[in-house]
Amino acid sequence: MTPLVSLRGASLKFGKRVLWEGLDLEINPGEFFAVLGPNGSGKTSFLKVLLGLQELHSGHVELGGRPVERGSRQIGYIPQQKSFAPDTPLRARDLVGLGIDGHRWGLRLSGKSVNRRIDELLDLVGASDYAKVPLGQLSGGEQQRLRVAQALASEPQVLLCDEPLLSLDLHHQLAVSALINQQCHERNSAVVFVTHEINPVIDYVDRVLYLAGGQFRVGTPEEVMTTEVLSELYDSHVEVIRANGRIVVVGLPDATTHFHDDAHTGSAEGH
Ligand SMILES: Nc1ncnc2c1ncn2[C@@H]1O[C@H](COP(=O)(O)OP(=O)(O)OP(=O)(O)O)[C@@H](O)[C@H]1O
Repeated sequence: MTPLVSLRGASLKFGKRVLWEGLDLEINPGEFFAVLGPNGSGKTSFLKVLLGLQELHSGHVELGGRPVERGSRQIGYIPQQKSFAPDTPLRARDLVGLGIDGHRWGLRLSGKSVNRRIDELLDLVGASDYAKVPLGQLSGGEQQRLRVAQALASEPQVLLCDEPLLSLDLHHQLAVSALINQQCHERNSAVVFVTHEINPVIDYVDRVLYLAGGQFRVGTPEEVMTTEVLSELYDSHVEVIRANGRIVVVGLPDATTHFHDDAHTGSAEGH
């Protein structure tokens, strides 16, 4: 199987600050890949590398067997939530429509098929009721559901999601995670899902990249989300408890980001 995402010997540093070093990783079609870690550990930076917006300090990154490039049509992207300005006049359905034909230099594809697809996507994220409302008048969660619909519109081969469940209520968290999982397993996309909280997607996740303190671990949730592995990553005793199919991490250090001046390279497991 040709991987959709491939990193070899990848490192990212800002000045003396090491986010990760020596990362070798392949993400395959149909894989739901979660990126976890505390604030400032480099989760968003990891997505930026895949989007071609952040150069690696060293190593190589490829998407679909080719060097990454900005604006790739292979990629769907749900950015970390920022609200639209209150006076944004674009309507909900226009935003979703941009995901379908927005790449055609402003020439909208007319026709029933586009409208049908927009209606279908709005329905999938439960946004049909506010299809014609200007974006600026919608709540944070309502706007977020539209970003999900927009990113899914082009049925991307690689779907990059930066905390897509933030500000969604439980019902919509479940609906949106199921939708992203559908894109992954039914359409065979690779999903890279950045999150602070693995539980809402625990049933879907195939593998995890856990970033902390300039180190990382890669593997299945069973391999990575353990007392031993997380205690080592945080350089402090952390207890991982499993109950009713959920994972609870107890005793995370107060300072969410640790600096390891002598940062060791994390070992890649689970390949
Ligand atoms: N262009 C840049 N120049 C210098 N430092 C940067 C740059 N981009 C990111 N950083 C730093 O790298 C670290 C990782 O940032 P990033 O946004 O990737 O973290 P994150 O894991 O997504 O955090 P959060 O959970 O808070 O969203 C941060 O400390 C950030 O300040």
